[in-house]
Amino acid sequence: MKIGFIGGGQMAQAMISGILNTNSEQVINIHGGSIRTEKYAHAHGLNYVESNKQVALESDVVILACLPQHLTAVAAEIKSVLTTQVIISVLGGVTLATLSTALGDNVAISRVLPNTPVNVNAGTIAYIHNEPLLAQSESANQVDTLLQQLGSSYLVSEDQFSIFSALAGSSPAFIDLFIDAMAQAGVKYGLPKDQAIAIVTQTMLGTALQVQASNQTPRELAAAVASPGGSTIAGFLAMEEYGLPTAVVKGIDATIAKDQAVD
Ligand SMILES: NC(=O)C1=CN([C@@H]2O[C@H](COP(=O)(O)OP(=O)(O)OC[C@H]3O[C@@H](n4cnc5c(N)ncnc54)[C@H](O)[C@@H]3O)[C@@H](O)[C@H]2O)C=CC1
Ligand SMILES: O=C(O)[C@@H]1CCC=N1
Repeated sequence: MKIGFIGGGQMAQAMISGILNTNSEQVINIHGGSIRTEKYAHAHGLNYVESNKQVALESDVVILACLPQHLTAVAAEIKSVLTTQVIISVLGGVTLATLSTALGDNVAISRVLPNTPVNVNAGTIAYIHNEPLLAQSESANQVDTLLQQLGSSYLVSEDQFSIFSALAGSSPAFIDLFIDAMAQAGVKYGLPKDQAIAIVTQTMLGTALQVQASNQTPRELAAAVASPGGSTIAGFLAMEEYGLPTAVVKGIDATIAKDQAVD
């Protein structure tokens, strides 16, 4: 199966890393309309082709990884050569109906919302296939297998894509913000920044594994950390007082509102 990328930015590069981690021999065609993408392609042994149309012609699975505002122009370029190819769109906020209108009603399309940890095959990925793709079970299975290689994938109804996008697609940025804030506090008290980041990151990994393995809620697990009269409850209450939970929910509100305004 030949895979093609239209767009060679952050998400394309994260997916390509994950794909090559699984199979370093995978043929990947790419066009990104910029010298940066061409340089990236050459540095990673990808097949940089001259146009988006050429990506579509030479690939079995075409991953649309440009920005949502590029869809109309890209669709106009590739529509005439779409026959048996499967399209995977990672365009945030763009529905299957819009994709079908742009690319053709009979084109097999999967709407996918990955996140950047796909680069280490630890992504959290939403997907939904359109009717033409569902009618080709072998192609749908190929897409499912590709996504499973990149992380944990979830079949999500389209009306829940925005909330999924906020909690998984965007949240690596929010979690990075939290890691950085904790590490800054470590620096304030004398730790080197890289050591502080390593400590916080390992603690976050351990806590995430613990939440996954436990029957208790995160609130209950937090209560187990906070010894009566101890230091944790003092820090926990100060974080609540300064609005951490409210700030997080407000951030998710803004993320969802922006995603819903795309299409
Ligand atoms: N960055 C992320 O964590 C996530 C991004 N996405 C989606 O992935 C898509 C790409 O986002 P990023 O990689 O973050 O943006 P980016 O700005 O890093 O990449 C966009 C790419 O599109 C290319 N491009 C621009 N015009 C083009 C054209 N006419 N034909 C072909 N390529 C063209 C650019 O050269 C660039 O390589 C967006 O639709 C976004 O919603 C979805 C989930 C997560
Ligand atoms: O920021 C964005 O629009 C994309 C969608 C989810 C993550 N990145």
